[in-house]
Amino acid sequence: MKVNSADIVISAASKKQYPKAPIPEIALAGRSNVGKSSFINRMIQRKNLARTSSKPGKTQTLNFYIINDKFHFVDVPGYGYAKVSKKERAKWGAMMEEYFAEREQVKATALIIDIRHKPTEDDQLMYDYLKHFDLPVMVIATKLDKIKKGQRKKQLKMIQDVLEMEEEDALIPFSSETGEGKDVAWKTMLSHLNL
Ligand SMILES: Nc1nc2c(ncn2[C@@H]2O[C@H](COP(=O)(O)OP(=O)(O)OP(=O)(O)O)[C@@H](O)[C@H]2O)c(=O)[nH]1
Ligand SMILES: [Mg+2]
Repeated sequence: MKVNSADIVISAASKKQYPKAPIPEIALAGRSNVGKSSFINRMIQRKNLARTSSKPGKTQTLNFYIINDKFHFVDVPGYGYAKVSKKERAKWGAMMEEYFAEREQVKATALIIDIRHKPTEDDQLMYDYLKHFDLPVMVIATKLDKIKKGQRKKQLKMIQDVLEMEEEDALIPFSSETGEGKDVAWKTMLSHLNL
């Protein structure tokens, strides 16, 4: 996929602000600081369009990006960061619910997890939550550059088992650092987007 244009449309705090263009969307999900924004940047080959940080909790709103005037990427705030108040957590939950329950044009989600670790309880809940909305979930096992080649197969099998992934969902090893997995991720995304 050749990316000719990529721009932020809006950082939306609520539904009223979502873009009106009736184009298909891929939403991201994943633990705070796992590499969601880095995934977007690597896919579109832009160093810092989606803002990244070594500190968790950088993304706090739903950030809509438009790619080639054809589809949106939606970067969402991460979960599982311990230093979050109960009130903030409730706000996060309401934001997710408002988006996933009502947004018609979301075609699939990319659940970003860390290939080095067993998916957390939150990751497992998120996978089930997304399946509850009948969404295809591409599981992106990122930070592939951080493990040895010989560990890959075992880690992928473990992730698939722990999440109890459905047959139709793709599990894609990926690195935002090296770009490995990018072509497979694009192929899978484009098929969900019908592009
Ligand atoms: N080595 C390596 N580091 C990565 C990779 N992906 C992300 N990182 C690093 O992980 C940190 C967090 O990345 P972000 O993309 O900001 O994570 P996020 O999930 O958007 O974080 P929040 O917006 O806070 O939820 C940054 O320091 C990135 O450079 C990867 O594939 N390999
Ligand atoms: Mg982010």
